[in-house]
Amino acid sequence: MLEWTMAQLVKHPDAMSKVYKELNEIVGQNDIVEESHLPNLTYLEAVIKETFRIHPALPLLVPRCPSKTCELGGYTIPKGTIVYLNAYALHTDPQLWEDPLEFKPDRFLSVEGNNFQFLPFGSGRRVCPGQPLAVNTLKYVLATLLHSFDWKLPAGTELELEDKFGIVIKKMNPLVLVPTPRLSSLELY
Ligand code: HEM
Repeated sequence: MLEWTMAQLVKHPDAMSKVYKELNEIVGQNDIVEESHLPNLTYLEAVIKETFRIHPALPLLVPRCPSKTCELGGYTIPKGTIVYLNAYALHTDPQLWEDPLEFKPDRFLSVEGNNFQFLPFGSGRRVCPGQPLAVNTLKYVLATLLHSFDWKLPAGTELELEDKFGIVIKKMNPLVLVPTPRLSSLELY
């Protein structure tokens, strides 16, 4: 997820500038990122959610298997059926999202509460118990990498966002970026 988020930010310089502006305001270039800053990094959180929307790590979640025959959305699902829930299809459904294939983190600045069109960690009894740990770790590492360095593609290379098929969807080719220090003093590193 770290790689996808960095790739999307490099591809969308407007979003990258907004992240830097927020980090300058909340953390400042004379300080390092601390856990206490994380709740105030709302734009970075929107960037992370938008990345989870377009690149859900487990696009088919974990299969379900009803213990009793049940009715859902007008369909009968017999007991024992293996049911896959396609989170990627939900995340990119044009009836649920405006410009679903475009990377627009601002859309998450106004979404609140539970919302079943966005399920990167699943839902219900089998929801991912690691969600708070995963999101906070991702936010902390991203905030630190971005706050400490400017990131650019190596000269002469181009960004691509091709993915590799699997249970967990990863980038086909590793992302290679060049960091340049941006903090006020080398002692902060
Ligand atoms: C970016 C990081 C992560 C993503 C995107 C992710 C996503 C998911 C998803 C989609 C499911 C299936 C939920 C469902 O079908 O409703 C799941 C299940 C699970 N996840 Fe995560 N997860 C992440 C990190 C973690 C971490 C850090 C832990 C543990 C520390 C963890 C532990 C688990 C466990 C134990 C389950 C199975 C829950 C069950 O079946 O009852 N995950 N995760």
